[in-house]
Amino acid sequence: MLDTFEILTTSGVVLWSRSYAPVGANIINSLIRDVFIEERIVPVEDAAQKPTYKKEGYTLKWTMAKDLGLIFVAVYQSLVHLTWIDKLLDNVCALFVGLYGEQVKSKHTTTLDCSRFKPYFDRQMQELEGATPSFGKPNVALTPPSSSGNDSVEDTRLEPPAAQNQAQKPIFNHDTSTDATPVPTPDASRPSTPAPSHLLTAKAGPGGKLSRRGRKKAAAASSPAAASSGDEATRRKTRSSAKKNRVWNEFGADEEDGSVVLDYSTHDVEGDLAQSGPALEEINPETWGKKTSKGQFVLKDLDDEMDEIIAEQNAKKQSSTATASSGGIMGSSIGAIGGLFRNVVGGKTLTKEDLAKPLKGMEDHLLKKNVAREAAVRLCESVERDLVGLKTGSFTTIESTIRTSMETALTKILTPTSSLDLLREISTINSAQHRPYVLSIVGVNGVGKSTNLSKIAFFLLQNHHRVLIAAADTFRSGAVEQLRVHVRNLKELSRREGGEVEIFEKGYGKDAANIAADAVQFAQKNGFDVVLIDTAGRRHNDQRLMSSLEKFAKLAKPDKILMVGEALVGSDSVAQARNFNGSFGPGRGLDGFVISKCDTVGDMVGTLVSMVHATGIPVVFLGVGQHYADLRGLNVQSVCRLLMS
Ligand SMILES: Nc1nc2c(ncn2[C@@H]2O[C@H](COP(=O)(O)OP(=O)(O)OP(=O)(O)O)[C@@H](O)[C@H]2O)c(=O)[nH]1
Repeated sequence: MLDTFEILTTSGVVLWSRSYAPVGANIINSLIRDVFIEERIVPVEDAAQKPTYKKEGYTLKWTMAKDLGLIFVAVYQSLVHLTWIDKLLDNVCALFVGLYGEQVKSKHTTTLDCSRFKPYFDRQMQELEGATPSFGKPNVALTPPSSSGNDSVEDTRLEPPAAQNQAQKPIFNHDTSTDATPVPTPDASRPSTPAPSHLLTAKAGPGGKLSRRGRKKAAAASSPAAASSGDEATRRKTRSSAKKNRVWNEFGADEEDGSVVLDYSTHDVEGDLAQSGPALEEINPETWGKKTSKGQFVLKDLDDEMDEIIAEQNAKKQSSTATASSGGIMGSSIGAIGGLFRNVVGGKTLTKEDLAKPLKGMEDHLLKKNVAREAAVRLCESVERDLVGLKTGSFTTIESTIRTSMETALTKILTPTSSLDLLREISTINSAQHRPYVLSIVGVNGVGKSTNLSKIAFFLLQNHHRVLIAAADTFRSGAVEQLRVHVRNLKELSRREGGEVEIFEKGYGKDAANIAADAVQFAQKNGFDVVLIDTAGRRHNDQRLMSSLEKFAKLAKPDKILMVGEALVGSDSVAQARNFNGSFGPGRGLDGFVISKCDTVGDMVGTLVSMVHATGIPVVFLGVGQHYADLRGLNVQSVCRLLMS
């Protein structure tokens, strides 16, 4: 398991970092001093291996983009043997240079904003770590095993906060001259826990004043979501600077006294919010939806916006492909299909043999778009079934015949068989059954459940609903406070809309199913229209945690259970979708998916095809960013267009 990854300049400025376990600041500082500043240690030049430096039980490997003066450093415990680190260094270097190389060249690095790099990095980690057997997880080994012996990444979350803190190490101290003051750290097993956030504060999206790109930039600057992931520019520090006693960590705490926002249940998150400066600027509803003639606010879909996203992503792909030394994730697939069919003429009856090669090409194309192999193979099989024996028109190329057939197959899979009109369902339940509509969100850890639940709440508030948000993540320290902050933001943002939002919370450690049921009762008594239930993240293959969902479904009786899945997730999406779908007991499955982080994948939107293909469950919403207004409906045609581009 990787402990830390840092990207820094040769002059010692940390441009970006990702931390999975606390590593003393002196570790990387020693590397910089010994190798780059004082040159006391001269690394062996070996083309086959990255240079290695060892310090206090850690192994540090690095690579450089010499022309840009960048150093990429990976740190892990020497006890473990990570065969993929060299590849990670190469790929991350290629990606970073591809994405930010020009800016590094032209700008002063202190103003470089690389807050969007995290998903690219995570994707590499996912692919490389996932593809390699892990020989030990040092930070996991530090935590007490669970009674069930399940994966201890989950187990740490179940420990009482005090026990967690004891098991953890001192945090970073990037002061080069003094030792770190040992203070408790965030849950090391959960690297991307977001800080309680005004994250979706739409400082960046108000009144439609800023473009999408502008909104994102502004968000990166102000969003604690970015701050939470260890990659925020505001936490850049100069390693070789003379600043004293600056303690920082992946959560962005960089106070002189080293105090860290860790357990939001004891920290005054709301106080922080109040101090965090001027409140939220309004979001222009036209940026994300429109009013119908009946006065309903309906969400936009991705149609036009997707073009913008694709153009942006493709530009990046091209630039990173140009610099990539080893085919990373960004290899462009645009135009890949076209070349496959040149030799095949129209006006003939198609045979299996004619189709074999182009369909293999189509399958590869879908895989590149992030469609899981299982789904890609099945889709190609169905196209083959449709086309064998078919006579192509004289002016119809086989390319367009296959494309049309694939588009039809994709459209068939993605088109929901029942209505997804949430607003209508709510109004039916409210008026016919005189009770609140209950919607709950489930999913693995960190996929964006709370964020997207809040976006849904914001959407409902635009429709003047009275919304109760139930904090049923009773595991993760900070989860309740995070929702509280969302509710506060939502109140602020929607105060003119006429809706109402409140939180129902009962703290930590209690049974989530009971809390959810109590929330529904409370909502009924108090005239709320909708209850949105946030649940704890759980690994889909953790039997123990998954089994509690059955009780949850029984007690809370949600009208709709939506699973949030990340667009980034790749082949694991199928297992996630199947396992969640099968965990609510007999006769009860998922009702839909929210595919989050679509903004980070460009045209590689295959995950949603994989999930729908595996389960037959429709996609209800797409998450397209970290703002409350970054929620969209699915447009099947535009998704097909993206997949076939
Ligand atoms: N770019 C992008 N980021 C998103 C999106 N949705 C959520 N996020 C980010 O993903 C991170 C995790 O979001 P959360 O909502 O806290 O995830 P969660 O699933 O509730 O996390 P747990 O409760 O720990 O399981 C945060 O940094 C969010 O800002 C999205 O659509 N696009």
